[in-house]
Amino acid sequence: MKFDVTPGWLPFYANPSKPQVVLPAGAVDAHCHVFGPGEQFPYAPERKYTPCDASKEQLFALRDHLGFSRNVIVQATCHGKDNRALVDALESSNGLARGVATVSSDISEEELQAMHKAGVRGVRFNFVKRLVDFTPKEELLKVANKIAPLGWHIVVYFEAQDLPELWDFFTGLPTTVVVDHMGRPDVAKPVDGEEFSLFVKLMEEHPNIWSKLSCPERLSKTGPKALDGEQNAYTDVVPFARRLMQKFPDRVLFGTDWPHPNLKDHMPDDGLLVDYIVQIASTEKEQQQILVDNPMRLYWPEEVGVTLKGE
Ligand SMILES: O=C(O)/C=C(\CC(=O)C(=O)O)C(=O)O
Repeated sequence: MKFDVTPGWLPFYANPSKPQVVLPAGAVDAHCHVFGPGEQFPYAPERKYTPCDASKEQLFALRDHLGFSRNVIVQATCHGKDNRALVDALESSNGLARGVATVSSDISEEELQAMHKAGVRGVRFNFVKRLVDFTPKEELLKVANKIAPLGWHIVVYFEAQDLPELWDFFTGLPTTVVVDHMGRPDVAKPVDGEEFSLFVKLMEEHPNIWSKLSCPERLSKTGPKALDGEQNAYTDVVPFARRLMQKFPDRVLFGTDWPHPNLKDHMPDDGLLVDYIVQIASTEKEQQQILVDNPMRLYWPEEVGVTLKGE
């Protein structure tokens, strides 16, 4: 099927620069997507946007160019609950990609097992209203209880103003919970203010809750943008990410979010986005934790001697 991209869609950055930072051996890009190609893997009828295609080949080439070793591919809402593009990418990765799927509560044990075999290790619950229609919490809980025995975790995507309402649901989940993009704080507000303090409290009180320190390009209000060789991009986001890195060094992840769906202002140079990492993980030890040790524990536990619940 032929698809027309959403008007105004920004294509991902062509020919990104080579990062100046050399990533630690085995670094994991723990949040990225594949889109289509639509002709092979059609976008979901219920989607709220139609992206430009972003194939597994392009993702793996970017991985190598940027100096990452592995990817965690996250199901995006434009593919709905049809995980075929994701599973195809995982199966083509020679074990170097693992995935986070989106499933409905009537998924069968066989389907879950097949996804596990392909490399899926989590499901994503999306609460961002511009991206998805509402799903009742009981449905999500059913999914949570089905995937928990596999040792999978739950990735949640929401906006900071919705955390109070979602608090009880998140804290009642039976698995590790990974929050996308630091719970999308408003970075014009103070890092010690009420809004971000609530998120810090969530992680303080619940040791099963992790966070991705990703998407400065989405959260930043004042830049500077990761363009034209900028080595100190998105400085307004740094204090937020730095706070979580320092407080929870063994529960943070980072991902490029390539191909950066729905950005309206600019498309970052992914090489410079990788250079951003040293602003939030300033020591070799922190870089090792956020880029290697933490994602390996969560996504390739068998390689680092961790046993997943249920295995
Ligand atoms: O890619 C991201 O993490 C962010 C997205 C898209 C998304 O999550 C989705 O479509 O599922 C966004 O804020 O538009």
